[in-house]
Amino acid sequence: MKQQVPVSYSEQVTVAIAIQNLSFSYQDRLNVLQNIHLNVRAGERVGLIGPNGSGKTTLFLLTCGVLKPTAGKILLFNKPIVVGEFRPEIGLVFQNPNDQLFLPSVRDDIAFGPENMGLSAIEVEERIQEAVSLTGVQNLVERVPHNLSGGEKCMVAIAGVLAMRPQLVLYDEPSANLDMRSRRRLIQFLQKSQQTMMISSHDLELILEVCDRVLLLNQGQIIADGDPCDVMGDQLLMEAHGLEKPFSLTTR
Ligand SMILES: Nc1ncnc2c1ncn2[C@@H]1O[C@H](COP(=O)(O)OP(=O)(O)OP(=O)(O)O)[C@@H](O)[C@H]1O
Repeated sequence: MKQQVPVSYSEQVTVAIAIQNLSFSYQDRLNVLQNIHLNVRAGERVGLIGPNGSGKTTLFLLTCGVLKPTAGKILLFNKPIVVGEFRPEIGLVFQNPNDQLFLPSVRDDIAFGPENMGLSAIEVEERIQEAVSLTGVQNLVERVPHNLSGGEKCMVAIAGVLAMRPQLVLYDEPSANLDMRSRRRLIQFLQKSQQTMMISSHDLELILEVCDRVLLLNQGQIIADGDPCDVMGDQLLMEAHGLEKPFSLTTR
């Protein structure tokens, strides 16, 4: 299993996320994350697995600057995260697309980010066209987001994030509620994506197909960090943390 190695000075430019001594408590729920150390290099595709309530979403909200760490710090492309500061280089795709889609049309929802970056109307339109083409939702642009199917909403929510041209995308449970065909489309999309990514998911087969590294989080601590086949193929480790070895690894 890979060990997390300290990042040397010469490597620092390639580090997308550097998390140091991170701890977090909610007001009424203490020690949700405890002393997390993590480096994600640019270009990595990192899966984040762990049982319900292990702290995956909380880690994403801290990484995006939505929540303030109780202790420790987070650097994004070598610059500290400041709570509430807009950082277009990072995008978060929410677990529930309904939390992200709230405007009268898909076009408006996708334009929302670029417009708030102060781009001109022409640049906003370019961003919309690019994002809908990457996600394959060209035919949905004039639709009302509220009326879309779960799979359609998922891809539109991703388009809204990509329209900001983030270098790093955090996907929180992207395959939840998708049927087989939509899930397959999502996997193919993620495999082709160019950005550095972290994907939190209970869909371990998706992680196996998309990610080159996986983190196992439990009770707010990183229990394992390594090659997805090695970590998820370890039945004892998986079962000790409330997870199952994925079916496709059962013959290993
Ligand atoms: N706003 C909040 N206030 C208080 N406690 C919270 C809040 N949000 C989450 N928690 C608690 O923090 C812990 C971690 O929650 P989190 O949503 O980060 O876990 P998760 O690993 O993403 O879970 P799941 O797999 O179920 O989505 C849980 O015990 C949860 O109840």
